Amino acid sequence: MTAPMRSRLRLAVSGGVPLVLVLLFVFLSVAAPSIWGDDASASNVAEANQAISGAHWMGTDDLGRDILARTLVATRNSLVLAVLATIVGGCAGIGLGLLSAMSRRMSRALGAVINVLIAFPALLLAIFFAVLFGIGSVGSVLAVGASFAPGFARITQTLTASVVSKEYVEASRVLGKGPLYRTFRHILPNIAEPIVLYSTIHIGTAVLALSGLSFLGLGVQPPVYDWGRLLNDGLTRIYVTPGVAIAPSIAIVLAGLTFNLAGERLSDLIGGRRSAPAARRVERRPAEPSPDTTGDSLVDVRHLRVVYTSADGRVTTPVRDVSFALAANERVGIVGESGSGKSMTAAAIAQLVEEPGHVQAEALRFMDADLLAPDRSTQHVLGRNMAMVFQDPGEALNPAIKIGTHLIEPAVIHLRETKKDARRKALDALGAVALTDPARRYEQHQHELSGGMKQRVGIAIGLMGEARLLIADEPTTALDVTVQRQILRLINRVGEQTQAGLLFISHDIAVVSELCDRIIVMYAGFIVEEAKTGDLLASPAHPYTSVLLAAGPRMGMDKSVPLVAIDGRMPGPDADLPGCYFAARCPRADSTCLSSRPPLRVLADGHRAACWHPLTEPGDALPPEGVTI
Ligand SMILES: Nc1ncnc2c1ncn2[C@@H]1O[C@H](COP(=O)(O)OP(=O)(O)OP(=O)(O)O)[C@@H](O)[C@H]1O
Repeated sequence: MTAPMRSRLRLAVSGGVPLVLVLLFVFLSVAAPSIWGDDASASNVAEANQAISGAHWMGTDDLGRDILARTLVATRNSLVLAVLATIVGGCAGIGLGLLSAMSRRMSRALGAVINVLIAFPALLLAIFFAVLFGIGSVGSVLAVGASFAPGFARITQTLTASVVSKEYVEASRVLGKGPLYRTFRHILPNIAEPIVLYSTIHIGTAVLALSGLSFLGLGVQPPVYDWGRLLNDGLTRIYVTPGVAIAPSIAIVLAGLTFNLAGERLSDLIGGRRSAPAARRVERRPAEPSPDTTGDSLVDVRHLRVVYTSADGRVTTPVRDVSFALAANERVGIVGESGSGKSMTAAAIAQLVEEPGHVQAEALRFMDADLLAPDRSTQHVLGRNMAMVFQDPGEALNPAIKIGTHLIEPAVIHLRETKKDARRKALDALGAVALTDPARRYEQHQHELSGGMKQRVGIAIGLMGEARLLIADEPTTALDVTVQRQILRLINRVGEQTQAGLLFISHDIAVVSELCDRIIVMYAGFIVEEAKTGDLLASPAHPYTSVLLAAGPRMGMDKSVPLVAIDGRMPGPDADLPGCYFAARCPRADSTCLSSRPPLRVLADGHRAACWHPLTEPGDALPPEGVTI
C-alpha cells in the first residue's frame, strides 16, 4: 500500500468511522424501539434462556425475550441518559468554573475546591452521589452529572483564565459592564468551542459510568432498561449463554469509544483549521503637600501608588509616586523604559487594576468622578467619557463578536441610543478613521482585518461615546512602521475633531513629542521629570531624560556615531531604596543621591524634575553622542 493510500485510510478510520458510528447510534436511538420494540418486550417462556442461535443471534433472556433486540432498543435509554448526565455535569461545572471570572480571590478559592473534588475517582463520586440522589434513572443521571462537574469546572476555569485578561474584557470594564455581562458577552462565546468538544468526549464516559451504575443495581430500574441493566440481568448466566453479556458489553464499549473518538477527531479538525470589575482595592492616603495639580482638571492624580501583595506576602510597587494633572483637551505623553509603570498608571486611572493590586492615592479623579470611591455612576462616567486604545489591536477585539457590535456598545449602553442610530453613527465612525467600505467592515470579525485596520476600529470605538479623554497605551508598537505613522496621524486628527484630552503612553520619546503638549518621564514607578514638550526637548533637567533623548535618533546627527546606550538595569518593582532610583546608573550621582530621595521640584513654570543635581545649563543637557553612561 502506498503512503498516500495509507494516510487516506488512517484519516478514514480516525475521522469517518466514528462519524458513521455516531450516526448509527443516533439512528438506533430514534428507530430501534419502533423496529425491534415488540421482539424486545414480547415474553415467550417456551424460548427462555436460549443460547446463541440462528433465530436469536445473542440468545434469549429468562422470559424468552430476544437479547439482541433488547440491546438495540436499550440504545435510546443508554444514550439519552448519557447526554442528560453530560448536560447536568456541564451546566453545574461550567457555572462553577465561570465564577472564577468574578474576581481573582474567587478564582483562587474555586481552584482549591476543584483540586479537592478532582482528586476523587469519578466512579466513586458517582456511586456516592447515586446513593445520595436515590436509586433509579433520575438519581443516576444526577449522580454521574455531579461526578463530571469538577472536570467541567476545571476546564472552564482554565479557559476563562486565558480570556479574562484579554484587553476586550478590560475594555468592557471601562464601559462599566458587570461580571455577568462580561461572562456572557465575552468569556462564554470564546470558550464555548473547546467545552462542546469536551462534552462530546464525555458522552462516551457517561455511557460507561451510567452502565456501571445500572450494572451495580444503582441505576435504571426494571421495567426500564439500559445496557448496564441488561448486563446485570445476564450476569448469572454469563458462563451458560454468554450472548446475554456479549451484546450489551459490545454496545457499551462501542458507544464509549465512538463518542471519545468523535470528540477527539472533532477537536483535531477544529485545531487544524485554527492553526491555518473585579473587586478593586483603593485607598485614600493621608494628605501630603501636593504638587501643582489643579482641582478642575480632566484628570487629577496625586501621589498615586500601585502595590501588589503576592500570596506569600511579597510586596511589589510598580507605581511608587505619581502626581500630575491633565486639563481638558490637553495632550500628555508618558514615556519611560519598559517596566517603569506607565501602563499601570493608566490602568489605575481607568479602574483596571485588579486584585491583588491595590491603588493608593491622595487624590485620583476623572472629571467629577472620585476614582477612590467608585460607585455605579463612576463606571458610567468612565464608560461614557473615557476611551482606550490598546497596544495589541487584535487582543482588544472579541473574536466572537462582529466589529459593528463592538462599535455600537458604547452608544447603546451609555448614550441610550437606539441600535439603528448607533449603527448609523458607527458607519460614520468607521468612515472617519478612513476604513474603506464601512458597511462591510461593520459585518466583519476581527480576524478578517489587518493589524492597522483593527487599530483604526479601536479608535473608531473611542469615537462612539462622547470621549473627553482618550488613553492610548503604546497603540503603534504592534504595527509595522508605515502603518504606525498613519495611526499616529489618525489619533492626532481624532483629537482635533473631538477636542478630547489625550494620555499617550510610549517608550518612544520622539513619537510622544510629535503628538503631545506635555511630556511626563517615568522611571521605576516615579515621575522623574515633567515639562512642556518644547522645554523638555530643549533643556531636559533629569539625567535620565537626557539619556532617553540621546538614545533616539535626531535630525542632523552624525549617522556614523552609535546612539547612546545606558548601562545597568532599572530597579524592579520589588526594590526598596532610600535614595534616587536612578542613582546607580547616573554619572552625576553622589552620596546624597544614594541616601536621600529627591522630591519632584518645580524648576521653572510647568517644568518639574526629581533630581538633586539637575542639568540646568543647555550645554549640560545631552551626553555626547556615542557615549555610554
Ligand atoms: N499583575 C501584576 N502583578 C504584579 N506586578 C505587575 C503586574 N502587572 C505588571 N506588573 C509589574 O509592574 C511593573 C510596571 O508595569 P507596566 O506595565 O506599568 O510598565 P510599562 O512602563 O508600561 O512597561 P511596558 O512599556 O513594557 O508596557 C512591571 O515591573 C511589571 O512587571
